[in-house]
Formats: sequence, C-alpha cells, structure tokens
Amino acid sequence: MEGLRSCSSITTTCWIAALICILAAYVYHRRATAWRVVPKGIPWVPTALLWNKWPSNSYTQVQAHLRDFRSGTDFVKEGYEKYSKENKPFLVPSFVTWQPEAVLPPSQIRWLVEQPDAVLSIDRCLVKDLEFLYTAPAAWSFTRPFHVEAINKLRLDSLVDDMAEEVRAGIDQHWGLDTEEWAEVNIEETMLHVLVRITTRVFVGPPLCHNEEFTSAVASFIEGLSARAIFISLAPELLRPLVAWYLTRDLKRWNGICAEHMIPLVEKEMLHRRPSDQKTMPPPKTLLEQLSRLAVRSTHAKDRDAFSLSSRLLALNFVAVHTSNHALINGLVDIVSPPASTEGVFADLRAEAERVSNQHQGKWSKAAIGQLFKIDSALRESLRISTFKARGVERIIVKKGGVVLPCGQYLPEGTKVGLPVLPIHQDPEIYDDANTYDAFRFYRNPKVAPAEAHGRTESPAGSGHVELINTSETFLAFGHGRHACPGRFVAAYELKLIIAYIAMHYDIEPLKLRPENAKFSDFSVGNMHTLLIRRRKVAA
Ligand code: HEM
Repeated sequence: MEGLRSCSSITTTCWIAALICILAAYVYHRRATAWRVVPKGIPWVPTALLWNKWPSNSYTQVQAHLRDFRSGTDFVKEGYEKYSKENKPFLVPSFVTWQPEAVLPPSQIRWLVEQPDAVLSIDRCLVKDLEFLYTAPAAWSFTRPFHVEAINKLRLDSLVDDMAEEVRAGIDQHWGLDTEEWAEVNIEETMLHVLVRITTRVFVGPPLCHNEEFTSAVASFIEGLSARAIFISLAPELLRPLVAWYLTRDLKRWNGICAEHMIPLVEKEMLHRRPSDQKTMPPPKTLLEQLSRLAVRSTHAKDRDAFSLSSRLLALNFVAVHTSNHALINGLVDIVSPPASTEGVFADLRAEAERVSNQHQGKWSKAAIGQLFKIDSALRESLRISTFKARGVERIIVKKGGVVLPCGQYLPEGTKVGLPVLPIHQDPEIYDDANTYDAFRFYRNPKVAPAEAHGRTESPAGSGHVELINTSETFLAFGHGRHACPGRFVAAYELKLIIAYIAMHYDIEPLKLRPENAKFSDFSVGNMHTLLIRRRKVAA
C-alpha cells in the first residue's frame, strides 16, 4: 500500500514537472518569436494558397514561408504588378527568416529612406538576416556604428596602387599565365580569393594582408557564414541557441585566428593615436587604422575593445566580399553571354581599358579609373538586371507604438519593411527593353531613367553617363538615401580594376546562353558558373 502511494506521488511529481517544462517552453517560444510581427490589413502575396486562403492563420503562414523558398522572387513580382502599381503595400513570406515583410510601393521610397534610425533600423535587419548575434556576436558589441564613418573616410585615391597590385597578383595566381592552353575556371571560387586579397589590403594593409593563415581564415569565414546563418534561422526558436552553438564553432575559430593577427595592430594603433596625437600623425590609410582612430575617441569601453573591433572588421570583410563577388560573377557572365557577346561588348571593354591604361602609362589612379565609362556602365547594368536580391532597402520598425505609412496603413513595432527592388529594375515603364542586358545603357543613353538626373555625372562625350555608384529611386542595388552602401566606392574601384585587367590580359570563350543563377527565396546567386579562359600573348 505504502509502495503504491509513493509510486503515485512520484507519477504526480513527474506530471507536474512535465507541465512546468511545457509551460516554460511555451512562454520561451512566445517570447522568442515575438519579433515575428505580422501586420494586419495588408494583402498577402501569394494570394492563392491551398484551399485558396490567404496566410491568415499559422498553418497557412507556414505554407507560405515554405513556398517562398522556390517562388520568393515571383511573389515580389506578382505583388509589384498587383499592388505597388496601385500605391499599396503588400506582405510576402520569407523562407530565410520566417518573418513576413511588408513591401512598400515605389511612391513610398522617399518616406522609407528618410526615416531616422529610431523609427526604422537597418542594423536590426542586418543582425537578424545574417544571425550576426550568433555568427559574429563580438562584432555587434558597440554603442555607435562608426564603421560606416570609417568606410566613408577611406582615402581611396591613396589605395588605388595597392588595389591594382592585388588585382594583378590575385588574377595571375587564380586564372594562371598559360598562353597556350584554354583553362576552365570557376568564377565564384577564383574571384572570392581575388576579392579577399584586395579587401584585406584595404582593410588591414601589408604585411598582414599577405599572411596566408590570416587570409585563408578570412576566406573560410566569408564562405561559411551565409549557409550557417540560414540553418540557424531555420532551427526552432527553442533549439536555436544549441544549434547555433554547434554550427558556429568553426566561425568562432576563424574569428579567433583573425583576432590573434588583428588585435596587436588595433592596440598599436590605439596606443599611438590618442586624441592628442591625432593632429601630428600621418592620415590613416587602412580601414583598421580608421576604425581604431575613431574607437579611441569613444567614451564607451565597449567601442574601444580590441577583440570587438577586430570581429567588426571581419564581419565587414564578409559584407564587402560577399556582395562584390555576386556583382562580379553576374557582371562577368552578363558580359560574355548573349546579347552582349554577339555585340562584341568584351572587345569594346578591352579597347577602353587599353586606351585608358596607355594614356596613363599603365598606372592606375583615381582619374584613370574614372575614365572607364563603358566598364562602369556594363557593371551597373548587370547590377540592375541581375540584382542578387529581389527585395531590398529592408528595415525593422523600432519605434514604440509602430508607424503609419503615407497611405494611412498602420504597421506595428517589429514589422519588417522593404522595397520591390528587382521589379523596379525590370519595369519597362522605367527602363526601355528592361529585360535585356544592354551593357552600355548607362553610358550612351541620356534619357535612361528620368528619376536618375539626381547625382548624374556627364561623360566627356556629354552622353549623360550615369555612374555605377549613383543611387536613385529607380536604381537600388546599393540601397538609397542615408544608409546607401558606404562601400560602393571601394566596390566600384575594385570591380572596374578587375574587369579592366581581365579584358586586357585574358581571352574568354563567349557563352552560348546566359547560364541560370541559383534561385531561392528572393535571392538569385551565381550557380558555380565556369568560364573557358586563356592568357593573351600580346598583353604587356
Ligand atoms: C557590389 C558590391 C556591393 C553591393 C551590391 C552592396 C550593396 C549594399 C546594399 C544593398 C546595402 C543596404 C543599403 C540599404 O539598405 O539602404 C549595403 C549596406 C552596406 N554595405 Fe554594401 N554593397 C557592396 C559592397 C560593399 C563593400 C565593398 C563594403 C565595405 C567596404 C560594404 C559595406 C556596407 C555597409 C557597412 C553597409 C551598411 C550601411 C549602414 O548600416 O548604413 N558594401 N550594401
């Protein structure tokens, strides 16, 4: 009897413990998913799901997020035609973050980019999309995002020589010097290493940028981060810390290797660049020097932490190389595929690069790069038509109580908002023959897009050339407004130098068809594209 009673009291205790665990898990889950805000009163795209229902309940929302994996870009295009043209926002699912996004119409671009950070936050968005709190936690331990200021302050004219040297050494190494045999190269893999070379040269300078242990840790971190971020965001909230701990072990190791190399440099910089020293010191050249100089001015210990600064530099390396690599893969493929390949675009770019290089005695400078108008246009056109993400200029509403859009729609705090970037870039009402890659569209056509008049720079021929780095409401590859990509000037220099070098020194077998990119959610990325290349004999 006594035994039975104690057995039943153990069972009761187990039940109570289980109930407490379930309740705790439920509370944790509710709190952890609270950021996934679903605003009310906005139409969803896709409009037709199973049983023709909008994603109005959890089950149909899960379906929508799953369908986004295959059709994310189509959803944005569908919503653009159906709602954006009527100046209305629409809601799309996301397989990557599982947070719906309110896509605002073009008529609200100005409103979006003019909102202060206390209303719409780009940082919250970046941190969530790349799961930076798990993938690069120390990089976000700061009170002020002065890395943007540091990038803006880079004196690129003093870095052109260094960048050109890395372009030459990197491409020679990865594409080879064989002038007899054609070789097959994977653009993504080879260009990643070239871009890591250039970026580390700009970020940390020599000799560290030539240290193999350091650069291979940087490359591994860059290659490994995105996929891990996606897997972490797919994990159930409850298991996420555990999954993230497991998946980020290598990222932490690579971060540690990089930190070991960077911390002594950061500390040395900070030692020598106290505010009182700064007037007498030569201007900083690398991003590490810029960042350290801004860090010592901060009154917050967090901002001056050397490990956090080195992690921030590594995270920036990821942002810089990852985006530039997509731009470069698409740029190269667009240039050597029809219609550009049948129009002799590559030969035109070669002629321009050789002419400009000869005019400047083979020495690249800010002025010389500024004369590569056709290369500039070919790259901008590729970013227009082959934008690697269909939605962009994304922000999270951080204002307590939410915001009211210019159309009167209320969006609660925590809602993610963005713009239909790809549909705008491919809208025939904005760009003539919008679905065709027209390499010299921005070089020759002064009426390319009326809204782009702002910030336009004229080419010597007065052709109304619109520069790669110009952002506008109709060209959003670098975002637009206050948070437009601060690294686009660096990117423009490196991409133009790379295309010029390739055009001058390599033949590329034209492709018969533009190879398809890999598409998932609203992403469209290079799909291990390969090229047949051969070193030219004639080039000096
Ligand atoms: C072709 C190459 C690149 C592309 C297409 C690109 C694109 C973008 C885009 C679309 C944004 C978001 C803008 C917005 O939401 O308004 C952005 C932000 C940013 N980019 Fe780039 N980027 C490129 C290269 C770089 C490079 C080389 C660097 C660093 C040197 C860099 C650093 C950043 C930073 C720090 C931000 C955040 C800006 C902020 O918080 O205000 N990017 N970039």
